[in-house]
Formats: sequence, structure tokens, C-alpha cells
Amino acid sequence: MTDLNLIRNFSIVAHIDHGKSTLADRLIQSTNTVADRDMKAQMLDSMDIERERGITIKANSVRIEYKAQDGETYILNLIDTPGHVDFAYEVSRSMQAVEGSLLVVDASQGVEAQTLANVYHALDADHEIVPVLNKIDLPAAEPERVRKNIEDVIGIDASDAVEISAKTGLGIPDVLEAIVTRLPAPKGDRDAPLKAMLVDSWYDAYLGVVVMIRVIDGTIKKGDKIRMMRAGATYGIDKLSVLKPQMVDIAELGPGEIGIFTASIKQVRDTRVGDTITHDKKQTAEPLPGFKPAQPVVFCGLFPVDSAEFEDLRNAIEKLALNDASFSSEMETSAALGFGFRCGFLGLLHLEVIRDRLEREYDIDLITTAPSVIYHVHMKDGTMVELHNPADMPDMTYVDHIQEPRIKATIMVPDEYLGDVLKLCQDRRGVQIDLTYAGSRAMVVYDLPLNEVVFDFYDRLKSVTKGYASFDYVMTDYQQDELVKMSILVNEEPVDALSTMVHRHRAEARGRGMCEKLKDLIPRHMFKIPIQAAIGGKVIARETLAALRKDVTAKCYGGDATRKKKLLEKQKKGKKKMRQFGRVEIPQQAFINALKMDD
Ligand SMILES: Nc1nc2c(ncn2[C@@H]2O[C@H](COP(=O)(O)OP(=O)(O)OP(=O)(O)O)[C@@H](O)[C@H]2O)c(=O)[nH]1
Repeated sequence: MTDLNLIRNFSIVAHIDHGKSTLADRLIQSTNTVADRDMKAQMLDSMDIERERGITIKANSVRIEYKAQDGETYILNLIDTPGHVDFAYEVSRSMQAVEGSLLVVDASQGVEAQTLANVYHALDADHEIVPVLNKIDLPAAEPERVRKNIEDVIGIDASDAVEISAKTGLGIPDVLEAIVTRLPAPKGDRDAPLKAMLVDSWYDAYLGVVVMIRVIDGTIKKGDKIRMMRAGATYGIDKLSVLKPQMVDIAELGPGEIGIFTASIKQVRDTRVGDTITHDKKQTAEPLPGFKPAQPVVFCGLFPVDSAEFEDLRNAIEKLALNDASFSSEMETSAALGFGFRCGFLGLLHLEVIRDRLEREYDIDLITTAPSVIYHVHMKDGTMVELHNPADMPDMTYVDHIQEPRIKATIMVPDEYLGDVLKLCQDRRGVQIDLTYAGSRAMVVYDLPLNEVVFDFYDRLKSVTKGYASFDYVMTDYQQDELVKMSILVNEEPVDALSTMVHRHRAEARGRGMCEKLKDLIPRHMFKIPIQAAIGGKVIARETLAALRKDVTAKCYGGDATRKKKLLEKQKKGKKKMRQFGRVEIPQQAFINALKMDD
């Protein structure tokens, strides 16, 4: 049981790569929370994929004990928040569990789109904010400029921002002191009935469902019978711990404290983030307001390349879903691809992370169909159909109009690339809402169709700005537009997995682009293959893949043996990643690459 005045709960908000994880590691290390020999880089990024991609996905926490200059030992609870736009929702909810934030800005870069988006979440949660200028060891660091930049763009006082290098450790003691002296202690009543917020939950192979909580009032102990107020379920606490960051059992958690418990809960879906946890016997009078669950916004089909792997895929998807309530899946059959799953994701990164995990951790080769957003198809009889898959588009004669989801995108970009960014947004049917300057950087706000962004917008943005632009978005509303379903026919056979929804005015250009791409992506066969794009029954674009004339391996005969062997191995590997459509074999990669647009 800790005195409330000796607790500080905080999160770190930053744009990707500005040094959030490195700073978290330093705070853990400099307080000897983890012995040096156990220290590995990026302690809080637990999954391999996160480590490889250098992004933080699952919110996590660590409890640090710090002896401050005033002689007192404080408990600092850091809740780590994900940094990517797809997980904005997780950021905002974990912010509700803490009172303050360190705002980390790379002193050689300045404020970026995600700095802004994340700091707004922190301000929404009424956080006290301590600005931290990181990477001051870099020759390009300009702390004075970035201080002013923070004040101009975010509108908070940065005169007492802490200057640090998370890499060399410079300034870390100042950060720890700032946490203690500048962030508020939590409030709460120890004698009131238990009121705790369910901050996060995940599935652990050994422990089952693990629930992370922040206690507001009252106390919680091992053996307590608790009630989840919204879910309406009761459980007995089996294990109560804190994360340091490894699990350490604790007798009791009181107001202001953050910890985890297990309680024989079967699946993550039984726990609702934002739910109020109280004692079954003595309940709190007022539950917390709670949160809306995160809804998937991007859907795509996942099919095994080898149909014999369907059961493996089903098992793998079930396992992943145990740990991720925002990922949805249902079985789907496709004329071209056979049995698979239609899956819903929070965004494209989420999609890629799940696909990578299925391929790597479960060793299943997958075909991913075109990502699609949810369209609202309004029928002439007044009903509305939510369309998750373009292949299911109803007959147009019964359709009155179609609406698509729109987003508000904020892009920050150095002056010299502004023209290219405006062109990109314009090409993607964007409507400019705002354009402002902060120093030599422009901030543009666009209203865009989500459909034009889910695919490769992010990649294109990075490439036209040489990586200097940053991007963030929020969903806004549904709007009507002239949308049509475009089908692709390979050798006269429709390939439903390549169907997409497009804007009527762009259909022809898009259709031509896809046919040209497919012509390069599909290997030649012994016969001529027409590749066509069509709307309804009308062909709008066509390419023809010429028949194979000469034997491509012929030149290897009698040549270098290792080279020949390599070629054959490559072919064998390529073979595995192909799928038969009628008489034509289409490589797995074609399904994704055909959709990438070169604006
Ligand atoms: N020179 C220098 N490099 C730093 C410093 N802090 C972090 N870096 C480097 O910057 C890169 C990004 O740091 P991370 O800590 O992974 O950034 P992050 O904000 O956690 O990124 P995400 O996990 O993707 O959100 C890494 O290559 C770090 O080594 C610093 O103070 N100085």
C-alpha cells in the first residue's frame, strides 16, 4: 500500500522514431528496475515483430521505484502506448489511466503529425505535460527552434522542456525529477468501495487472460471476488502482480496503483476495456463512463496458398483473435481462391502485422485480397447493406446510391515537398480543409475517402516526400459518391479476389493500370491470356499476355551448374506461391501488387 503522494502515473507520447522506447529503457535502467545483465533493448516491445519493425503495438506498463532528491522513494508507473495511427484508439484509452505525459520530440526534427495527434489525446485526458527534447547529442539538434516549434504548433509552454539524449543517458536524472515534481499525484479514496478501470487485457500462453487495471478507489487483494460491471460477470482473483516489467506478485493494490491480475477468465473477449471492476459484495455506486470498443475499418480476405492448409489457418486465426479483440474474422469462400477468411482490421498496419504473424509464427503461405473499407449500399427499397467485400456487391439495378467512409487527415511536411503532397491528396479525391505554416513546415488538413488511403497512400506519401512527411487521421463520416464495382477477368474468368470498388471517373485509368500490372505479374503460359477490367458486363480496359515461345531455361543448359540449380530452386519456390485459376497460374504477390497505384 503506497501513499498516494508517492505515486506518479504517466505515459510517453511521441512521433514514431523520436525515441520513446529508448527513453523508457533508460528510465528502467537508471533506476535499477532491471539488473543490467537482464537488460535488452526496448524492454517494453515484447513481440518479435514489434522489435523488428521498431513499432510498439500492445499497450504495456512498467512499475519503477525511484529515490528522488527529496529523499522519498516514489513509485512511477509508466504505461506504454502504441505510436501508430491504426492504434490511436488504444492510445486514447490508456491515457485515461494516468495523470501525466512526457512529450518526447526529436530535437533535430520537431513536432510531427503523430506528436500532435498523441498530445491531443493526452490533453483530452487532462494530462499535465512535460516536454522533453530528445537526441540533443546529434549535431543537427536545434533545441531552441524545436522549443518554439512546440509552443507554436501545440500551444503549450516549452520554456522548461528537459533536454536529453536517451541514447547517451544525458539528462535522464532530470526527466525522473521532472516526473516527480511536475506531474500530479493521483487522487483516490482508500476506504471507498473498490473502483478500478480495466485498462487492457491480453492472452498469455501460461496464465490465460491477463487483465491490467488502474485502481481509482478502494483496494484489491488476491482471493477477492470481483465484478466486472458492464460485462456483468464475477470472478475470483487468482494472482495479483505488478510489472517490473517482469511479473512480481503483490499482496494488495490501492488507489492510484496500476497492476495486473488473472482470474480464470476464458477469453479476451470476456473483458471489456474501460469496464469498471468492483467488489461483488460491496459495489461502487458510480461505474466509470467506459469506452466504445474499437471497430475494424479495413477488411480483406486471407486464403491459404495451399488449400490443404485451411485448417491450420483456422487454428492460427483463432489463436490470434484470443489476444486481439479488435481483429475480426469469418469464414469466406471465393470461386477463385476456395476456402478462407474475411478479416477486419483497425487499419493497414494492423493487417500487415496479423498477416506477417500468420505467415511467420504459423508458417502458412497466404493470399491477401484487396483491402476494402465498409461501404453503405442504400437499396431502392429503402434498406441499407453494409458491404465488407466488393465481391458481394448487390445487382446495381436494385441499388439507389452508395456511401463511403471519409477521414480527416493531417499531414506535416517540409515546404519543398508541399506541392507533391497536395497533388497526391488531390489525386486521391481529397478536399483541402486547411493549410498552415510553422516555420519551414506546412501542416495540411484534407478530407479524403478512406478507400483511397487504406492501400498505399502511406507508402506514396513517404516516397514523394523522401520520408519527411508525417501523417495521422481520424474517421469522420459517410458520404455518397459515384462508386462502382470493377471486376478483373483473367483468360475470360472473373477473379473475384481482385474485385475492387472504384470511383466511376477513375475506373478506366485504374482498370488500365491494373491490367498492365497483371500483365507483368503473371508469368507467360503456353497460350495467349487476355486480362480485362470490367464494370457490370462492360469491358473498360484490356491487355494481352503473349504466349510463351522459347524455353527460358534453355540458355542454362551446359552452363554453370550452380546457376542452373539456383534457378530451379527459385522456380520451385515460386511454384509454391502460385495459385491456379482455370488454366492460368497467378502468383500470390500479384494480388497485392496489382492494386498499388503509381500516381
Ligand atoms: N542520436 C540519438 N539517437 C536516438 C536517441 N534516442 C533514440 N535514438 C534512436 O532513434 C531511433 C528510434 O528510437 P526509438 O526509441 O525506437 O523510437 P520510438 O519513438 O520508440 O519509436 P516507435 O517504437 O516506433 O514508436 C533508434 O534508432 C534510436 O537508437 C538519442 O537521444 N540520440
